[in-house]
Amino acid sequence: MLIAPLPPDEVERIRLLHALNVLDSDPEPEFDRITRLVSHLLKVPMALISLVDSERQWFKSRVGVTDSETSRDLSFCAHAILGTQPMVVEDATRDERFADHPMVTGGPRVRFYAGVPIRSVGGLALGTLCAIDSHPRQLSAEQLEVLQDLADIASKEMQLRETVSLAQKQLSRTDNVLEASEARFRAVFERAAVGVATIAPGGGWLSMNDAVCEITGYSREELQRLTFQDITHPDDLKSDLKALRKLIAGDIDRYQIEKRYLRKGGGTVWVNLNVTKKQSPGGELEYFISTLTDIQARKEAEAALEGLRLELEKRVEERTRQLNKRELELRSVIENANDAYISIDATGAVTGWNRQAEATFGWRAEEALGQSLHDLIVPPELREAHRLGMLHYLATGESKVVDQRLELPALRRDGSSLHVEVRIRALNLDGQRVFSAFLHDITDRRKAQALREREALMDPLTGLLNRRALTEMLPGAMERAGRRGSALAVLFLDLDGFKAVNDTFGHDTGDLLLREVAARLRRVARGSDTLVRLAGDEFTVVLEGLTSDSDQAMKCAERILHAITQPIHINTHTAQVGVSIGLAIHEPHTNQSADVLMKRADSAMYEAKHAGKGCIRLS
Ligand SMILES: Nc1nc2c(ncn2[C@@H]2O[C@H](COP(=O)(O)OP(=O)(O)OP(=O)(O)O)[C@@H](O)[C@H]2O)c(=O)[nH]1
Repeated sequence: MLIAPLPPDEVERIRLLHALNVLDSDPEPEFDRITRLVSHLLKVPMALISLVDSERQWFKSRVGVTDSETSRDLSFCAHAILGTQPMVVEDATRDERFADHPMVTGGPRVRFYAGVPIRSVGGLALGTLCAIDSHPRQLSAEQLEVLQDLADIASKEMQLRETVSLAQKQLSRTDNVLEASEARFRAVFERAAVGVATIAPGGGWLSMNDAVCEITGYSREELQRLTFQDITHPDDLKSDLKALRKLIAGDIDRYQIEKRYLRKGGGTVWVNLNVTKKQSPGGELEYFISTLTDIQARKEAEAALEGLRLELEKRVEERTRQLNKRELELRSVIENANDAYISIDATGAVTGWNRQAEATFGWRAEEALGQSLHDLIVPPELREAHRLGMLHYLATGESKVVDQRLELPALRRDGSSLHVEVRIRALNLDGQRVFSAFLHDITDRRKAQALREREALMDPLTGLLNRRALTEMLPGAMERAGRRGSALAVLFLDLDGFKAVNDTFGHDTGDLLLREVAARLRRVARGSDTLVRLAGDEFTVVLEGLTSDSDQAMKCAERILHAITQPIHINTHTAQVGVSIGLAIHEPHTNQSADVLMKRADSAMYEAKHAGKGCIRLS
């Protein structure tokens, strides 16, 4: 007996056969009708629809056979499914494949076999429709055709099941896909960070994810008993409903608003709401789909920011008001200041010029503003230094004048000069250097001071210099003489008999006499001589630029002696005094102090007194 080999498409064939769910199934009239027809038309006692399983052949329909299946190894059909043509065995005893087959040698003593494959849609041979006889026989062409036709019908029946099974499988696969898709959607819906909800056309909450519950504070069940109108903040409801009406009318596909929900248990929550609608295929509104995002934190931040902005604006406003007020005050202070106020920019152009500046310098503000300060008030000899000083300061930040109290000469519009006391300030305004200064006209003060200084060194009665002046000038004069290599002489004069004038004519006359003595000294003296009234009736004359010997000084002393001893007419009186003169010479390059020189002259004068007065003594 020859066991049929496996067909090349065996695996696929078996998979399909099992998938059809036809093995071990109940008898079906469609197939039974076919086997009955085979038996009847071919006049065979046995007819089968045999399905060749991996280990067996199972009979879907059978006529004249009691067993429902046999081993595949014993299967004639296992051979029949290998070919493309019907397999006809006219006498099994003469066929080497089956001659010793137990079903041939034993019951049911098979002699004749004719099998036509039953094929799937894709051409796989699932089994056969076969006719079996226990007598050898031949099939006419017509009979074979009948068998073929009936096998085709069986194939069609089987293919119908195949199609149904495939459809079912696809359907189930589609169901699976849908289920998976639904599950995915659910998961997304549930876990979405944004709230997602469906809302009935009337506003009732239909379904919603956890996020909606979290945002509103209501549970699912609670929400499902409410409408969105119930929990919308009254102030936001109108705009929401307006947009919703447009959505229903089809004017818009969706809308987005920011609104507040009333949370369960009090309080509100801001959400960003997006609403679309779901329509039936017939165009009827089924429900709305709302997505909502919690923007409470953002709104709070915005509100806080807005509050901050308003506060800031208020403060800036207040500050500006204060600054404006302050500026007005400052302007007024500057404008009405007793001192001239001038400001200039880095180019030296005038940017500020108050009323007192007008009065001090003679230029009106409108004339001065924009002009170069140099041209207006700086004396020509100082302009270059002024310009260079400013450039140096701008380049290095160093200055000898900025922030110092200075006394400077200046010019008026009419060309007259004045002295001003000034403190220059350098400011940085918006990255620009600005110099400002208050200038005080100190011309009068300086004059008064000069007068005071002069007076401090002057003898008020005679107008000659006083002792203090001599003390201050003598060391300088000696030093000068030393430098020039010339000699200097000090003449110490003390009037003789002056007391008697006082006593005789009175003190006032004595004063007048002293003034006359001074006048005579002035007449006799050269321009370079210094005339001093030391005290009472004592005078000193300092002679500079002398040659080393004492002749010149002696001659001068003699001229003085002569001049003073001339009678002096005072009012109606005539008085006469003498003078004793001590002379001391200061030689250049000698190391002698002014004090010593004075003492020498003083001593010489005393010698003259002792010698009888009215004479000159040389130290
Ligand atoms: N009128 C007047 N008299 C003065 C002034 N200062 C000093 N005397 C007087 O000058 C006199 C100076 O005195 P003496 O030097 O002794 O007078 P004298 O008569 O010149 O004496 P001998 O120097 O010794 O010749 C004193 O009587 C002082 O009162 C002054 O400013 N005006």
